[in-house]
Amino acid sequence: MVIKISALGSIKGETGVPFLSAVGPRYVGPRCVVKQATVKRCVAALLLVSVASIFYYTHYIISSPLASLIQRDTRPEPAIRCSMMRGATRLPSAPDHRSEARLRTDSKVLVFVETLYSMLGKNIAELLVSNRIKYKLEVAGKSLPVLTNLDKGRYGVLIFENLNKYLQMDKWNRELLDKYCREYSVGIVGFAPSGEESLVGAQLKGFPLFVHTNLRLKDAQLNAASPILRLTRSGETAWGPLPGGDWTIFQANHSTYETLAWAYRDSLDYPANKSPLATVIQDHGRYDGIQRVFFGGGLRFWLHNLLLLDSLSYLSHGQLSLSLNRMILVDVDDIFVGEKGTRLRKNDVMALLATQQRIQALVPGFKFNLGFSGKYFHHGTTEENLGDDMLLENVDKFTWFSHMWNHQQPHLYENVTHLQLDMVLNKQFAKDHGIPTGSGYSVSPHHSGVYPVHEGLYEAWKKVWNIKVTSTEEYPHLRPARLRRGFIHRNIMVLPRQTCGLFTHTIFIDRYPGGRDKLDKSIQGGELFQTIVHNPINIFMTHMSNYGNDRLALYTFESVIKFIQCWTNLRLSSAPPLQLAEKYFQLYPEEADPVWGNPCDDPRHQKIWSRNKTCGQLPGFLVIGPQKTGTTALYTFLSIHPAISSNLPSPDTFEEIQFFNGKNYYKGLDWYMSFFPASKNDSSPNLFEKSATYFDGELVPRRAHALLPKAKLITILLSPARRAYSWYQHTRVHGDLVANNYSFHSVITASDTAPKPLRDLRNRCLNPGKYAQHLERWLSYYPPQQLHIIDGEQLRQNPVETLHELQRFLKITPAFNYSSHLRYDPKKGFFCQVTNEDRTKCLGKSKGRQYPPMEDKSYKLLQRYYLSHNTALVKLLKRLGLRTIPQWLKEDLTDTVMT
Ligand SMILES: Nc1ncnc2c1ncn2[C@@H]1O[C@H](COP(=O)(O)OS(=O)(=O)O)[C@@H](OP(=O)(O)O)[C@H]1O
Repeated sequence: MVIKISALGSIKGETGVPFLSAVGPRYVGPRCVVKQATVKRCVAALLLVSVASIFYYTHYIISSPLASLIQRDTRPEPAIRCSMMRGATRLPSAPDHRSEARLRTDSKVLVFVETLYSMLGKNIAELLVSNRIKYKLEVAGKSLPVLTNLDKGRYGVLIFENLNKYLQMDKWNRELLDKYCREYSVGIVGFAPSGEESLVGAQLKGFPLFVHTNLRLKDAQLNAASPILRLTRSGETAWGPLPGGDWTIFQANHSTYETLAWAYRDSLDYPANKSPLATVIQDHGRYDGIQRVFFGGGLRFWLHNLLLLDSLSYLSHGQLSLSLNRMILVDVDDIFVGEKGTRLRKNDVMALLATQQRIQALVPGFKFNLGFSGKYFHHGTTEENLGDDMLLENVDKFTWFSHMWNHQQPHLYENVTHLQLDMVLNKQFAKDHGIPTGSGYSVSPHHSGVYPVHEGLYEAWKKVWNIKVTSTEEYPHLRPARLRRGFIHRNIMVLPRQTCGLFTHTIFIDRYPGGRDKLDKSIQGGELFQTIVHNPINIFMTHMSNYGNDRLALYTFESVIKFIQCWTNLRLSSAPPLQLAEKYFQLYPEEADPVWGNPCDDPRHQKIWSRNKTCGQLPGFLVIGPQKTGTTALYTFLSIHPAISSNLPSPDTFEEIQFFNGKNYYKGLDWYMSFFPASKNDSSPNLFEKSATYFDGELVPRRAHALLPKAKLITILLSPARRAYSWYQHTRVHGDLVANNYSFHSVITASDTAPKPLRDLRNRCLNPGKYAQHLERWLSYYPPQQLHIIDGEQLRQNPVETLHELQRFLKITPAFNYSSHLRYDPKKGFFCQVTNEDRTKCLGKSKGRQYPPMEDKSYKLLQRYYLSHNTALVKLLKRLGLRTIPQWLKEDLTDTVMT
């Protein structure tokens, strides 16, 4: 039965019988006629019915199952204004910008900005980040940064946010910069700022080039002959006004210039002015030996983003050329989950198949990837259930992935067996309905359990589904989208998902947030289009509801793919998730290693984190070492404190967890937190852990900061020479064969041609003592106020004072009086803990060992070895405001000077 909406807003079937009467407000019209009431009363009653019907329609019908029965004529059709779609051909391949010159510079861009906060500078930086192009920001007008490194240029292209800053540079710097550009064949990009309107062209200082500013323009086009165009495809017109009324155009008076893009005057005053005006112009370098590209507008115009990427590629001689391959996967999540009225009917499934076929012609290998929660199969209206059936009839036309059986969030399962049982139900559903189960891909409802990691999910996925790939928008955070990254955990590859602007509730085009214009802008050069331009691998998440009703997802993806084809030379393709993941980590191998952030720093993450976990289970301060400086004594003395608690011991490494360095990091956050007693509070400033190997671990400061940015850090320093000797003795006692075969002196003097095990031992022995170098690394992540340095000699000789100072740094009140809890034990030769029975309880025999003193020649040699490091340490300590330089440091340095 076709349902029509009557002029008054009530709904009638084909028979003309009011459809609403059974369920809507009482229909009183006919009674009015029967009773022969006055015309006035009749009109009033009819009016009332009409109003009630309109109200009912707008408030109930649209969101009811009936909505799906109503023919909507608002459904958008993909229509891109593109000559190529009308038969114009695509160039077979884009030019290769690579030349030998690219080898003379690093693949990095130097961006001169007006200020660190200026808008265009920010846009440029964002574009570079989105494309993972390395860059350095420099405020123009200050002295130039170092441009070369040995015989290589540090930057492949220079960008001036404001061209005038380049033109008005002081003579000395300008000459230096131009010389660098000529010597290393480095090109310059400059953005002309908007200024006063100048109808008579103003000459660009020093160049045979003139500008007009503050113009309104329309209908942009590209020069098909330009050698710069690589990513960008020419031959089309971006119809309509260009954004902003402050465009600059260029007029050249020399053969060195070639127009890259032009547009037309958009002004009622100039109706007949049809001459193209150059908006982006290339300087081939025939005038002064430097290649440049000048932009007459900022990055507000979408096409300029592409032209800037192409300019970087061209001017860097291919060093900054991006791959032209783009892979696209569209996940259709919850294919059987949805309210009645939002689900797919047969027609929708047919449209899905038809669109898929059309997209396949443009994107080889493309198949919609359907995610299912079996429990909700056949939960729609009769027509929608037929839609479900039709999906299954075409099961092999799509790829499939498993969701949770009941769409439950995995982080809510504390018991992994229950989680597995739910997954088994979904798997059984798949088998019963002929849905393939071997894709190795799954997506978790609301990203739950993927990141922040819920170990149970990874375990259950592996066991039940043999999952190898998943995707999320949450790592490291939802926003900004350009910073989303991938990682690998427990051999499951987690890919970043991209944003497409469609959500579960975007069902009708007229209700699209911001209106249809906004969606079309996103498709036609805006966010969605740029996302595909910037990301070699795109996984978009959509929902079943986006494919019913107005079928917005079909419209969106077909349109954006056509727009990409129209305006770029990108080669689109698709592949199953496992292949995408392998490709992703081939492209970005450095991302494989995760960096665990703190779920409490992000309210979204907290929402999808198990309620059994709290940030109170993370330490407030870390004792970071280095080894053999007295860290165990400090750990033990801190543990006496009634207000301070440490981690639980590890079965392998005793009091140390050693999480941030080495393999334990890959065990994940749940593993780390299992060492800390659960606390109801959200922060435990007096909870700590000490792992002496943290100090010199290359990756440790970055990892520690990502998880514990507010943590305080405590380090103990003593003579690096004596520390190295203590470490050597410790290693011998632990049965290290090399240490037992070689004397200390042989170890520290081992040359680079010595056997590898000996070299390794030498490095492990000596490297931690390069204190300044390691501390600088920590300080590149943590502010100095969070770092407390303990003099190891003071800890040994006067631990009471050391601990009182430490309590002040940690702001622990009331302070605990250590003087009655620590006492010097002459037999041990160290301070020890005082027991309740007034005896001393000292550290075990492995701390404060007896061994012969270090040979003088070794000490002298180490003093020389550490001279530069110790000198740097003095400087660093002074910079940090330390009033007294430790005695051992003075001695290490003085003795060296005397020898
Ligand atoms: N109170 C007290 N008791 C015992 N030992 C003390 C104490 N204070 C400092 N020290 C010094 O600590 C050195 C061991 O350092 P660590 O605990 O950091 O070693 S480890 O890295 O954890 O193995 C240890 O080194 P060795 O003397 O070489 O054994 C001691 O010199």
